Amino acid sequence: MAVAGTTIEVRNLTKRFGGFTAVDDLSFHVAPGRITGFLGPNGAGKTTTLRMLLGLIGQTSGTATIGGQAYRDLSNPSGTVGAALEATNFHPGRSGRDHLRVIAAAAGLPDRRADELLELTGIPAAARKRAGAYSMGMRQRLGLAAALLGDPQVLILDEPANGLDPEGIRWLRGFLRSLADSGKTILISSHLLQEVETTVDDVVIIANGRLVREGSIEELHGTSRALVRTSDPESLAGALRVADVVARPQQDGTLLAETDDLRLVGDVALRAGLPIWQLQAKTADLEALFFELTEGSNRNLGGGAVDGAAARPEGASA
Ligand SMILES: Nc1ncnc2c1ncn2[C@@H]1O[C@H](COP(=O)(O)OP(=O)(O)OP(=O)(O)O)[C@@H](O)[C@H]1O
Repeated sequence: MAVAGTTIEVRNLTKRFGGFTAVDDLSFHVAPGRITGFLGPNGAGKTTTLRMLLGLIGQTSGTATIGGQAYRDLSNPSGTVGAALEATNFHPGRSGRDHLRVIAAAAGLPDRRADELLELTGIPAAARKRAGAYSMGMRQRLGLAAALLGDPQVLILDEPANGLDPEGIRWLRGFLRSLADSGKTILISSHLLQEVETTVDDVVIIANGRLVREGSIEELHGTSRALVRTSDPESLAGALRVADVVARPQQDGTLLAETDDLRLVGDVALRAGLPIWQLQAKTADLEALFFELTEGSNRNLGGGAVDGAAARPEGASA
């Protein structure tokens, strides 16, 4: 269902650092009211793309727009887009509250927004504590609080789950879901599909700076199949074939049937007089799929065609 709101559009976006192409003719879009995972192995070009989207670095060619406008042309940037690119860039001697107040003041927002956001992100007790003493999880929450100060329509988070414990990840999932439900556009990057698998609605997967897959997480899972354990897999496969279902015995003694209709499989087995010891839906192994899609493309490990580290200019940061 289409939701009224602000869309992110990336069109033929390219970024070259010298002779090295970090982002290569990349196009995708991010819909409002949904959480989109921006995924790819280390060095795939995620951060570089987000930095171009936020106007922190210029692109070599192509466009990246938020609600149809480049970041630098937004009339009310902090009310349109909030971003947390790194969880570590806080003044270590400043308290969490002061950190937020400084950002709020720069954006023309009242001081009370700082306390509201500390409350909302679950770190009110950390308000007076120096940010330098924060745990990684608290820094992530403070980064999120800073991104949300202006109540933006669009939220862009780079590896937000990094450093969070399972409870923190659970909290983040619920928090982002409630923001998406209120119509916000949410883009989160991760180098681990598993980490965001249960959080995101859509995925944009890149490798070597190029798009390899864009779609909903359901599409990525594909149609589920039926995994059956029975006394005679070959016989059941034959009986299923008569019912127009292709089924293949597996090495572990199970049978994998190309259907999501578990009831049909059970009925066919009953008619064939075969016992069902196990019957369950089996979806695609996303971890394996992600690896397949992005295989051998971790340029930071020298697996790709070009070694990114070698192409990096002196003193440049990733
Ligand atoms: N300023 C720069 N100069 C040269 N190369 C750069 C620069 N910034 C990034 N790169 C290179 O561009 C490639 C993409 O980097 P980027 O940080 O965008 O990847 P990423 O997908 O965010 O990876 P990670 O998951 O490790 O953060 C890497 O090979 C990186 O070394």
